[in-house]
Amino acid sequence: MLTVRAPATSANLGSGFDVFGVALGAPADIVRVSRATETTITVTGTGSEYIPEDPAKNTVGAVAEALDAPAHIEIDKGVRPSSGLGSSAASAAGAAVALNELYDRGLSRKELVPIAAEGEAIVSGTAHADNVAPSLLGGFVIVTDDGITQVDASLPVVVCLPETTVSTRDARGVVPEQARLGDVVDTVGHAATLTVGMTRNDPELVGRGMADEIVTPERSALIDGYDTVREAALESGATGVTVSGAGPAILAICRTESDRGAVAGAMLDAFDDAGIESRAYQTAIGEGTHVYGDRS
Ligand SMILES: Nc1ncnc2c1ncn2[C@@H]1O[C@H](COP(=O)(O)OP(=O)(O)OP(=O)(O)O)[C@@H](O)[C@H]1O
Ligand SMILES: N[C@@H](CCO)C(=O)O
Repeated sequence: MLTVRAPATSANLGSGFDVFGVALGAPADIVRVSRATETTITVTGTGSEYIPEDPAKNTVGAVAEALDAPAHIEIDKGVRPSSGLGSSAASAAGAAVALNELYDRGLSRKELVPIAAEGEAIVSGTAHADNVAPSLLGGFVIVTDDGITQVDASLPVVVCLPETTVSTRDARGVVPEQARLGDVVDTVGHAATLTVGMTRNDPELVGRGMADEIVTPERSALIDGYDTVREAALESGATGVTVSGAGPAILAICRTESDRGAVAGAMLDAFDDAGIESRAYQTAIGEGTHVYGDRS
């Protein structure tokens, strides 16, 4: 048996739709694997009742197949499905790391990215890697067709998750097919600002660089209470606020760890005022999947 902890992630960061992602310190999935002649899956934890145990329908089943590594895979979900926190990707990244170790496949974390992304294709229709890559590598990750660039960024953040769900498939349906050149120019500037901010761990640059007028306005309309929650976080000291992944989680960048309490409280209160229950994670951009159980 081998056990790993695979972190939640926040994709897009506003200006980097389908390109940027960060690993979060919390929440996380715990994935345990043991060798078997055919793959079986059990799922416990948050939202497990909505997650199929059929290997053909669970992201980890595709990973086991891609690595030719049949196993019994136990997933203890800490990342709620359809949250915008890369729930399906956390399991896929965890399974990729665990099975790579269990079967001595010898692949690097970067080489595991396309394998873990196979799992994402099962749930969202495309093998996008902007969640699996940061869950595998940690920090801030830029995913393009040409490859993956990773920076060990570390910044305090708050992620507020309402008790509502948005499926990635639905949220991809509202993304505009075309954009005005002026908006594209602004977004390139914001994405560049954010990237420099990540290399400097500068919350002002990262917060400013999350602005986006192309995808985020359409996505945020799917999240009840978004505008008031965003406003409340900014008034409480967040440097930037945007939709996390496909939503409904909302990501706020903070200047210091001690700012997180006020930002989290303001976001929770604003959701509460809108009649929506929510929970807040006071966390940070953090490390990737961690192996912490030896083979036994
Ligand atoms: N191991 C898994 N963990 C979580 N969800 C899974 C898993 N395998 C399959 N699924 C399915 O994936 C869907 C959730 O994935 P989805 O991409 O919509 O949300 P997400 O992973 O939380 O968020 P996002 O990609 O927006 O950050 C659910 O329908 C769920 O049943
Ligand atoms: N980039 C993807 C990530 C989904 O978490 C999207 O926003 O649709």
